[in-house]
Amino acid sequence: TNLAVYWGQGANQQRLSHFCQETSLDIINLAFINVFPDAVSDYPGSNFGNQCDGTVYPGTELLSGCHQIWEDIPVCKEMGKTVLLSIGGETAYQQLTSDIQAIWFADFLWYSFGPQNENYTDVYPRPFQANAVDGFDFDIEHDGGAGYATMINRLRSHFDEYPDQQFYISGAPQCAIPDAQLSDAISNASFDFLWVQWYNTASCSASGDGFNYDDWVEVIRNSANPETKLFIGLPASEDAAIAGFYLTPEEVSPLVETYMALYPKHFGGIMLWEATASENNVSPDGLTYAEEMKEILYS
Ligand SMILES: CNC(=O)NC(=N)Nc1ccccc1
Repeated sequence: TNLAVYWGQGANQQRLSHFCQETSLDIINLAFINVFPDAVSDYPGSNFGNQCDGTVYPGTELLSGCHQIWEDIPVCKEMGKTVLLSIGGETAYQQLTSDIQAIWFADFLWYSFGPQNENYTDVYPRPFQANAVDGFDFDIEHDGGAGYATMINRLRSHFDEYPDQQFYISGAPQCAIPDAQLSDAISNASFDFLWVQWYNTASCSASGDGFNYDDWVEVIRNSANPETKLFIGLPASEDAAIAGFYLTPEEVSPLVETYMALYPKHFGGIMLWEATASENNVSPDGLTYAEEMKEILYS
């Protein structure tokens, strides 16, 4: 089973290579492409916190100077990490208003952040230069709906052009079912991983008594991809979520053991929000929260 973390929005965060050298982490979601293209041929925008050099492609909000990221992705690949580019986030200016826009957005992401294709280098920018991400994550926190299935299916049609390479689609729905933003996409497009945000929603969070992992397994069984791996999403420290939703490693352990045993086929692992919060949350025995989670997954 795998440990996934979000990286890119942490306070005074360390560069990507620091986290890619951590053996506890398997999947790293680069957060975020937080501005959606308004129309066809428009560029999306990005934000990676304290990283990058502040320059953007002229007339856009797409960062063009993310040297730490383009320098560090090779380290992540050498260390066997899966690196996904996350779309959305809390403060995203995001809305898919039409299928044509969804298809444009998918094409833009693929040709700009996917495998470099010399036929397109003069048309699309390469914000991470020659580096290719391993797929795309959808952290859609508002204005969701039908366009996302179109966008994901378009991305998958591009994945099919590289049959000998593995690319992934993941999503971070809220725990209340049906998720307002992604339920349509989950029904009509194939996700490889769903890391449910089992925090910030009192009725179903892992810290309360409404934890609904079983119900989410049912959602997956009835979805476009019954093989989707279901991850338990958790805050990596007290202050990484709204108060009251943090679980100590001692509280996480029985939860993971129960559901890993109940649903061995579906249980994918744990997702943490987010990398820097984990780094700053060191247990009495000197382990970061991510390392504590990895121990639980392998206990
Ligand atoms: C996968 N995305 C998130 O987990 N976003 C997230 N946790 N945003 C946030 C919400 C409330 C307080 C702090 C962060």
